[in-house]
Order: sequence, then structure tokens, then C-alpha cells
Amino acid sequence: MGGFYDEVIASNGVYKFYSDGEWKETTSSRTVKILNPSTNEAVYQVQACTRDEVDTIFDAAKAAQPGWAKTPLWKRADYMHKVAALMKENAQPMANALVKEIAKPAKDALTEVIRSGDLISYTGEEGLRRLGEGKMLVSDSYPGQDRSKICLSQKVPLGVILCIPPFNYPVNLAVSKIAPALMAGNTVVLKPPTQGAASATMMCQAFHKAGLPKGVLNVATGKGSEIGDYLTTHPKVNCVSFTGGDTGISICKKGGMTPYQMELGGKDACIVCADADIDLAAKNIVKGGYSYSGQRCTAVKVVLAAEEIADELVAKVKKGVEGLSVGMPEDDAAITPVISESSANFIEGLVRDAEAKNATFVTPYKREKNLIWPTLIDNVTADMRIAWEEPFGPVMPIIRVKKIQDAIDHCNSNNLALQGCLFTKDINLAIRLSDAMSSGTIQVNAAPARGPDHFPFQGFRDSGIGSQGIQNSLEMMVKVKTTVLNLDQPSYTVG
Ligand SMILES: NC(=O)c1ccc[n+]([C@@H]2O[C@H](COP(=O)([O-])OP(=O)(O)OC[C@H]3O[C@@H](n4cnc5c(N)ncnc54)[C@H](O)[C@@H]3O)[C@@H](O)[C@H]2O)c1
Repeated sequence: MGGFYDEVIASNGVYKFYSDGEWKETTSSRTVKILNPSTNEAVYQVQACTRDEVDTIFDAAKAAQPGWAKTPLWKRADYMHKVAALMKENAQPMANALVKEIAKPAKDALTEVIRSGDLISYTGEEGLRRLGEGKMLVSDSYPGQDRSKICLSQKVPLGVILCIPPFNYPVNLAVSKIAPALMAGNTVVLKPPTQGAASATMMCQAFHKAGLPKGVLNVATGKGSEIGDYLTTHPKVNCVSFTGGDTGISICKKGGMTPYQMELGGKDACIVCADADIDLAAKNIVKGGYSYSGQRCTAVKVVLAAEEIADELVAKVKKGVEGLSVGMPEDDAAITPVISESSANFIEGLVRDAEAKNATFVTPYKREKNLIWPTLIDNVTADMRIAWEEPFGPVMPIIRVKKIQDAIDHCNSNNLALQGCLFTKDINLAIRLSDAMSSGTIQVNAAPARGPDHFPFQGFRDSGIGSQGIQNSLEMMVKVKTTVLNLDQPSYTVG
């Protein structure tokens, strides 16, 4: 593997957890096995931290926070640039781990790591400028007041941020939380997803090697279902930044007065209007729907096609789907095994439901263990689960609509409302439709996408709380502290 990551791994091969600036082994001598989705065999093991160890981790984060908040902003930005450079220099072993533990195609795995380095650098730059800016208000803009009060507000850290990313981008969605949290003067406890824990843990070595002060970043590993509640309800947590599925909703329900940044599931709709460029729409549906086997929050998860062009669109999407390579992530296949057997079973449940309700299978459903061939399902109707639920797999439903309003109504009646996209050549129609679709982001003439990573990103309804994107995440990681100067007489009385 090379020297850079050596100290991350214990002599027995188990990945260590990270607390107070040191890589450590649990006293529980329990580990969590990470299965390779391609083989269903254990490929890595991480420490199963005990509750006492979790307490110690939070103690370290809490103790380090005031000192870190006093570290000048330019120095914090310097750390970010150092971390980004180290991550990029040592990207390949981390990318290899992504291939093994989450079956991400090899090229995409490397892209995830490089993109994460870029995100950290950009956050350093953006934080340097934005976090140094505050606001000055004078009192006489309010009725009845004279100018005897001057209000100065600045952005101050929240404290300790608990960061919980999902399996599908365990590196990128970890740094999208960690970098803004740290730039804003918070300290961090990271809880990686089980599958993705090896790569997320390796990622933290870049922070360690960059010389980040001890306790500023910490990593607690263990099963979300075992230590999750203990972490999210821990009294030392000042904000939970979470990305995942419905687990996020239950975290909010169980929690107290803690601020939440929640990025949850999506059922991103793709509306194809009668005047659309059908080749462009088909290309985007194939790429947007099936990349990483559909396991992306911003994957196209339902197509709403105008009846007039539906036959042509389905034929073109079918051609694209049939051209996708199916196989192993090491070979950079487009379609690779989905994350787990239970996920594959869930996807199959949606497929069987659509089959029983007479949907048309444009490409046949085929599965070998966790590997599911890309499936295109036409004539899906509102009584089918797949019309509403997120498969998180390479399975695409097409609903034919008589009127565009039917497509809008379908999107807006789903509780999931992350992104959406629409295809039309008419810019006026595009704006009207975008305004009518009640989802966080609408892409015009392209598939949904999270990046570039400085664009705002926000789920509506059950798809999230708070806004993401580098700029918005920086704002989510601070609170406003105000000092009011009370003058002995209004400030305009001299001169
Ligand atoms: N909105 C977005 O930006 C975005 C991005 C990527 C993925 N997602 C969503 O994530 C889901 C897929 O990811 P997943 O399967 O890893 O999601 P998940 O909700 O199962 O798990 C997410 C994280 O929560 C942890 N966890 C599990 N139980 C917990 C508990 N009780 N307390 C605290 N943490 C706990 C997991 O270990 C993991 O780290 C999909 O629904 C997808 O749409 C959303």
C-alpha cells in the first residue's frame, strides 16, 4: 500500500480509529467486517468503538475546539491546502479501497478522491473570504429609533460537528462536511458509513499528516445501528451534518435542540417535453440514471415523458442501456454490483411489484447475486411502488404523461424532492416548469448533478434540512454573534 497509510492499519490488519491526534485500537477487541459487494466476502475490518471510547473522542474534540477557533483563518486555510495536496498525492490507494468496499468503478473512484481534494482547497479559499466578513447595522433604519446603536455581527463556530456520510461517496461527502466545519473553527467527529469506512479512514490520514492540531478531527468507527444513536444524541454534539436515507429523519426525531444539516434521499424526476432534443435527453437519462448503478442521490430515478415523443425516447434510451458494460468495478464496468444483498433484494421487490402490475420491461430484469443488469421499465403507473420509491439501483421507470401538468403534479406529490431535470428547447417553458417543480435544484437540458461543488444544493420536504454546497455549508457551520455599541448620543450629532 505504501508508507503514507501504514499507521492507519493495525498489525492485525484492522483499520484504526482516530482520536486526539492518534491512531488507536479499541479496547473492546471487537471489529466490524466490511463486505466487498462484488464477492460478499470480508475485505476490510474497522474497530468497533465502545461508548467509553466515543466519550473520549468527544472529550478530545470539545477540548480542542476553543484553541482551533482561535487559530487565524489564514492558517486554517493553509491546513486545507496542505490536506488537499496530500490527498491528491496519495489518491490511488484510497481509490482502490473505494473499488473494493463499495464496488465503485475504478475511474470514478479516483475521480471521487481528486474531486474531494479540490473541494477542500476551494473551501479553504472561500472560507478565508466569507468567514472574515460580518455585518454592521445602525439603529435608525428601524421606526422610532435614532442612530445611537451600532450593531456588529460576526460568524462564530458552533462547536463540535458530528459528520455522518453515506456509503456511496464516503470520501467526497465526508470532506464536504469536514472542510467547511473546520474552516469555520469547529472541531469534528466523523462517523464513516460501514461500507466506505476504510477509504474514509484513510482520507483522515491526509489531515493527520498535514499536522492538524490534535483533537481537531477525530474518527469513530462502528456500526451505525449500534453506536449511531449514542453519537447523534451525545451531549457534546453541537451540530449533526448527515447524508443518507430515512435514517436522517429518525435522527431528527430523536434529537433535541441540535442544529441539523440533512441531505437525504431523492427521487429525481426527468421531464421530457414534446419539443425536447430526444438524443440529448436519452443520453442524459442513460448517464444520469445508470452511473454507479443508479446509487447516486442525484441519479435520474423516474422519467416523465410526453406521450408524443415517448416511443422515440424509449427506443433511444434502450439503445444506450444495451450499450452499458456490466461487470466488476476493477474492470471499470459501467454497471457493477449494488452495495449489498439486502439492497439488491429491495430493488428486486420494486421490480417484481411493477411486473405484477403489468409494466413493460423494455430490457429484461436479470440478477446474479448483487449484480443487477440495467433494467428499463416503460408504462409505469402511479399504483406501482417504483413510481415513487428510490431504488438506488440500475432500474429506471418511465411514466408516459398526456399533459406536462401531470408530470409536475407527479413530482410535487412525492415527499422526496432533491433535484429534478427537464428537457425542452423553449427557454420560456423551461423557466415556467422549473418554477413549478418543487425540488431543491432543477437542471435544464442536463441530468441532475450535485457538482460543481460550490453550487447550492438543498433537498425539499423529506429530502433534507438546510443547504449544502461549499458556500452554504460554510454558513451552516456558524452562528451569528452580535455586539451592540450603545452610544451616549446619536452618532450624527457631531459636525
Ligand atoms: N441528499 C444527498 O446529498 C445524498 C447524497 C448521497 C446519498 N444520499 C442518500 O443516501 C442513501 C444511501 O446511503 P446509505 O444507504 O448509506 O444511507 P443510510 O441512511 O443507510 O446511512 C447513512 C449513514 O448513517 C449511518 N447510520 C445508520 N444508522 C444510524 C443511526 N442510528 N444513527 C446515526 N447514523 C446511522 C450509516 O452508517 C451511514 O454512515 C440514499 O437514500 C441516498 O439518496 C443522499
